[in-house]
Amino acid sequence: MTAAETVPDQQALALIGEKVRKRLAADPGVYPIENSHCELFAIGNFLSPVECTKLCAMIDEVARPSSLHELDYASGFRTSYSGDLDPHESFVKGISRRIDDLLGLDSAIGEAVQGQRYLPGQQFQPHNDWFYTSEKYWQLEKARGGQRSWTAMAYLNEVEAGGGTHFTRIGIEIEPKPGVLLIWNNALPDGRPNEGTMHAGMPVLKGAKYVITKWYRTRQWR
Ligand SMILES: O=C(O)CCC(=O)C(=O)O
Ligand SMILES: [Fe+2]
Repeated sequence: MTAAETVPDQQALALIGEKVRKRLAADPGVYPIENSHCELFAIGNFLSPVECTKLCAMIDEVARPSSLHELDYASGFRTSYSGDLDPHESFVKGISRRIDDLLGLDSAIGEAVQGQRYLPGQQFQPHNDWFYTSEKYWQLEKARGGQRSWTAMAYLNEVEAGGGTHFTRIGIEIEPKPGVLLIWNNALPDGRPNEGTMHAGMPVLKGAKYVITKWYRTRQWR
């Protein structure tokens, strides 16, 4: 942290925010979801139906109970099953690179693409994707690439009922549509963490819900 920074990685978050903002503004395929809380965008048909089906099958292979730093599966906070997709597998690598390219970010700051599956009753309660820098786990994450900047999340299947992504501060719920990629900046333009990004994976009521998520840091992720 430099003297000018009030929060860890603030300057880096502001720079990454600006870089991605410019890139997205120049891309006619990117649809801004207008709101007064955070930078949120959607891209339709980012993944083809064949790609979605293949990713769902891969998730079934790696999915195990999701864990979080402070609140684990047993607490009911994040009851979905999740797992990292093999970053060395060529198909996964291709999807991952397409997300990097869309955002214009260096693949080195991106985490491994994570797959997630929710069955009826499973959910991810309201949370922010950024790390709480006052928590003990931050010391580890700080050395592993620092604060999270942007999130990219794609829906992979049609959910029979439930499973929307609810941005609780904005007051909108995005309905899962296969192939749609959502992206948002977890920071404010000045680089402070944005509370307005609070979101939840609503309980699936019927069927299953599959998503992939890629989080970007501020420095090389390891
Ligand atoms: O499943 C969703 O709609 C949200 C997932 C999410 O918030 C996350 O993976 O960080
Ligand atoms: Fe999230």
